[in-house]
Amino acid sequence: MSEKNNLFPIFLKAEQLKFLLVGGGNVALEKLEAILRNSPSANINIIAKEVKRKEIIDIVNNNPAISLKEKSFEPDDLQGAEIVMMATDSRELHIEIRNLARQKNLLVNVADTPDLCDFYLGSTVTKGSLKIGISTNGKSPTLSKRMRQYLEETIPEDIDDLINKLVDIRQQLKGDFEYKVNQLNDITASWLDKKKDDQ
Ligand SMILES: C[C@@]1(CC(=O)O)c2cc3[nH]c(cc4nc(cc5[nH]c(cc(n2)[C@H]1CCC(=O)O)[C@@](C)(CC(=O)O)[C@@H]5CCC(=O)O)C(CC(=O)O)=C4CCC(=O)O)c(CCC(=O)O)c3CC(=O)O
Ligand SMILES: NC(=O)C1=CN([C@@H]2O[C@H](COP(=O)(O)OP(=O)(O)OC[C@H]3O[C@@H](n4cnc5c(N)ncnc54)[C@H](O)[C@@H]3O)[C@@H](O)[C@H]2O)C=CC1
Repeated sequence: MSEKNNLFPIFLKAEQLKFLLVGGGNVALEKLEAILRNSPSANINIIAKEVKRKEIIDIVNNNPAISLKEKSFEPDDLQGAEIVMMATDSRELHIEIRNLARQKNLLVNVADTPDLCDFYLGSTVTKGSLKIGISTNGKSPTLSKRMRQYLEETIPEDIDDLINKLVDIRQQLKGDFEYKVNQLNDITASWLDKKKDDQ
């Protein structure tokens, strides 16, 4: 019997939240890039005993919403944080921070340690206003990456035009909510039928 993915996906407004990222090495840089790829104005405080990747310094210098303190983690660093991501080379430190963070009801992601995570990062496909998040339940990031590449190639670049057309149509429709829902469903149902005809 195959296992079902029970993770609940949400799309965060990262510029309205305060992220704390602990660590300044390879994995911290990967996490930082993953956040910024999706949310270039994300609000992130970085705490790192020693920054080992100079790209992190460049990112901090070019992003007013990102700050860096080069020092060891202290419990006070959790002050004001809403989401905590850990990417140091110390599992003991990760467990300590996770416990402190959970006492404050903060959500945590711990690099390399799915069992300590409250949430995972996913692969994401973004085309204009459309965003698709991909998860394999933490089992195979490589499959997530390949699915992303497949969808990036398959979904048309002009999908945003389609979304904007629907926004226009929705605004022009006169009638109550139910009428609009029915009309929008009818219009878009024909797109799927057309696809079937093409095959
Ligand atoms: C659980 C999760 C937790 C989290 O990080 O949130 C996690 C955990 C781990 N990753 C590991 C390794 C790799 N991670 C990647 C890549 C990505 N990893 C991402 C997410 C996640 N990784 C979460 C689950 C996502 C899901 O459910 O599918 C992506 C999707 C998003 C992102 O991070 O941006 C991003 C693809 C971005 C893209 O390109 O689209 C590659 C592939 C590559 O780089 O080519 C490898 C090497 C191959 C391999 O080892 O599989 C290891 C083993 C470390 C070790 O043992 O050495 C663990 C720990 C473990 O599994 O125990
Ligand atoms: N490099 C990679 O792609 C992979 C790494 N890993 C594992 O992930 C972990 C992290 O890897 P890397 O980022 O490559 O390590 P790294 O050595 O490049 O970075 C670790 C960072 O944590 C910081 N740090 C350590 N103690 C700290 C403290 N008390 N307070 C604040 N910052 C502290 C260090 O100063 C450094 O910036 C390691 O356990 C590694 O084995 C696993 C798979 C792949």
